[in-house]
Parts: sequence; structure tokens; C-alpha cells
Amino acid sequence: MVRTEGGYTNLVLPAVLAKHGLDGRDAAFATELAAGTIRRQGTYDAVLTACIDRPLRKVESAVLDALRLGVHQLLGMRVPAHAAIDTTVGLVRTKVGIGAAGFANAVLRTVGSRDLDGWLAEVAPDPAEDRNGHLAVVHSHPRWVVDELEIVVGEELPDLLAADNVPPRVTLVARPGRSTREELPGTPTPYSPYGVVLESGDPASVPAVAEGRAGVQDEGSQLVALALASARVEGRDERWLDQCAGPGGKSALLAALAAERGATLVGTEIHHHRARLVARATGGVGAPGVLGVLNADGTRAPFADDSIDRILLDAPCTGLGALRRRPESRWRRTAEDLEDLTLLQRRLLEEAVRVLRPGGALLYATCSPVRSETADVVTAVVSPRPELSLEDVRPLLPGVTDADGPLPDTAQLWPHRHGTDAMFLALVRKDR
Ligand SMILES: C[S@@+](CC[C@H](N)C(=O)[O-])C[C@H]1O[C@@H](n2cnc3c(N)ncnc32)[C@H](O)[C@@H]1O
Repeated sequence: MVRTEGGYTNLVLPAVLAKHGLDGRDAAFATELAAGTIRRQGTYDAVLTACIDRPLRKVESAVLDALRLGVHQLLGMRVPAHAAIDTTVGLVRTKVGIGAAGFANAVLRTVGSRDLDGWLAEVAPDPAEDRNGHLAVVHSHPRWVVDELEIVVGEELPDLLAADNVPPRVTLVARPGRSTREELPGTPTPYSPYGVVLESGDPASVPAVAEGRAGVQDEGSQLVALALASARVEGRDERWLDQCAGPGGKSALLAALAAERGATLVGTEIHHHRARLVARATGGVGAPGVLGVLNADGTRAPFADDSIDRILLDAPCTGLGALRRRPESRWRRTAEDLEDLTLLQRRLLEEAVRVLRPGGALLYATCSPVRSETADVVTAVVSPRPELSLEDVRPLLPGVTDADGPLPDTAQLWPHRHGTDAMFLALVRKDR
């Protein structure tokens, strides 16, 4: 369903597990099998290419999927070889046929003849000749992604790529005024005063989460919302906008903070189903701190010039800073996506600037560290206009060190340094 129907692993899996009545260790095994196989697909395809005498695109897709699952069990999980091979071959026999099963058996026996390091030594390019090509295979990232990340992270590239392959533990946020982090199970997050790291268990079974008083939210996303809320605003501080709000995690935190200060938030979101998710996450119109959720295009925001006191523009982006939690996304994005996205990001930022009240605060954020989506967008919009400037956003991230962004006064969080998604933040001011 993830490969053929464009589904998301984290959404598809719970439904599949529930359908088959899997829980506990069985559910954990199935989750690792599916998510790990998708995450490691780049490495496994390099191994399979070495074991099959025709291009992988010529292998029937159902067989290829099964082979990848088999390779993950052989090289990435501690499943005994005979069990990994028998179950995979059985699967191919049932779903495809006896001939394909023989083929799968032969391929997996070859794969099982070495361990992962043995295969990497054979199939990954020599790092002395092609460092990024080597890293792409070893850490299972598309080559263009490795090249983009190298531009911004430099020598820390291997650490970042390795961190992208470690599924993060679930982080919860206690929405202020509605719950406290003391009532949430888990360990306090190092930076966000509202977060806990859930050690185990299903977040949906936590009462505050089930009741919408708390939510699941990466610490980096919490920090983005908190940075906007703590930015200095001159004069009135009543009208807050989340310009690209879906699915609503940051809106929910911002609305809770707004309610504590007598302000209200409007969320705009272009996709109807995602606007509904924002309404659900925030409690919708009438909930504390919520003025409304609009199914609207943020490039044509339905607000007057100079009318909003605080704006979050958490822009649609490649998501290449959140690869830890979305195993499939690295294989879906292409370098061509960047051009369309950066155009959209610029238009959204121009529009945010139009509706921002002079003296107010505008935070531009992305869950991508890619330069064209971060520094280049901000520079393109801010530099030509003398009334706009960047203000140092780093003091709005208390306790966070080593977070200098690609432009002066901007910030960049990193999975391998901060244990968060790679969020970029820039605080934009307008003088008149
Ligand atoms: C990075 S996500 C926002 C995540 C959100 N802030 C949260 O924390 O839950 C970007 C969102 O922008 C929406 N979007 C894309 N183009 C848009 C547009 N022109 N106007 C408004 N929203 C847009 C996408 O549908 C997506 O839901």
C-alpha cells in the first residue's frame, strides 16, 4: 500500500496491524519489518542488483517487494537465515507462483552468504573515489539527497545520514493550560518545557492524548511554535495566524499559548482534509485560543494588509529534515520537486509579509535543511525590501546550542545534534 497506493507507513501500519489483530512483540516485529525495509531500500536494492542478472526494474514488483523484506530480515534483523528465506519464499509462492518462488529462493540464498558489512564492502562505491556515492548506498539515501545535505552539514554528513535511519522515539507535548507534562508518561525533553519522550506504549492510550489535551509532536516542532510565541511583539498581540496549518500540531500548541494570553489563532490550510485535521487538533472554532480554521490558499490569504500580530509560516517543503519518522519520503521526493516548492515557499512568504503588522513577528520554518528551501527563500524575499529584516531567532530557543543556521540570525536544528527533526527557523520583521 505504501509503494503502490502512495500511503504513508506510519498511517498504513496501525490499520494493517489492527486488521490482523497483531499487538505486542508481533506488532513490533511487523513494524520493523515494514518500516525498516522501506527505509533501507537503497542499500538492499544495491545488494539485490549484485545478486540478480537483470535490472531490478525488470523484476515483477510483488517479487521485488518480497525480496526486499527477505533481505531486511537477513541483513538488518536478527532473523535466522532459514526462517527468513522459508517465509519469504513461501510468501512469493502463495502470492505470485512456484517459478517466482524458485527465483526468490536462489536470490536470497546468495544474499544470505554474507553479512551486511560484507555486502557493503562489495556493492558500495569506493569512498576514496566517490564519497557521496558510498554514503548513499551505506546509509540508504538517494544520491541527490546526500549531495543536498552535504552542502549544509559538511563534515557531519555521515552522522546526519546515520541519524536519519534511527526511528525516533515518540515525543508528546502537553498543551499549556490543558494538561501538564507531569501528567504525561515519559522523560522530559531537553529543550521544550512542554515535551516528554514516551519510553514505550501506544500514545493513543495516554488519557491526555486521547482527550486532545496533549498530542504527539516532535520536539523540534514544539520549539518552532514556542519560538514564535516568545518573539517580541510591539503593541497589540491578539491576532495570530498559522498560514500552512495542516495537520495542526503547531496550531494546537499555538492556540493553547494564545488562549493563555487572550489572543486567538486562525489556521489556513489549502487541502480540505488537512484543514479538518487542524480543526480536530485545535478543537475548532470556539475552542480556547481558536478563532477559526479556514480551508484557504495561503498565497492569497483572506486578511487585510498589516493586520496580523504573529504569523507562523511552516512552509510545505521536501521534508528532508524529517526522514527519521517518514521512511518512504526519501524515495518519493525528486530533485525536480525543489523548483516548484521553492517558488511556492517564496509566494507564501511574500503573502505572510503583506499581512504582517509592522511591529509583529513572522516566523518562517521548514522541516527541511536544504539551502534552496531555507536561506535562499528568505534571502530572495527579505533582501530586496528595506522594510524587512531578520532578527536573531536563536535566543528564542533557550538551552539549544550549536544551532546556527545557514544565514546570520537564523537557526537550524539537527537530528544528529539535537535529537529533533532538522527544522530551519528565520524570524522576519517588518518596519512599516
Ligand atoms: C509543513 S506542513 C505544516 C505542518 C503544520 N504546521 C503542523 O505542525 O502540523 C505544510 C502544510 O501546508 C499546506 N499547504 C501547501 N500549500 C499551501 C497553500 N498554498 N496554502 C496553505 N497551505 C498550504 C500543506 O497541505 C501542508 O499541510
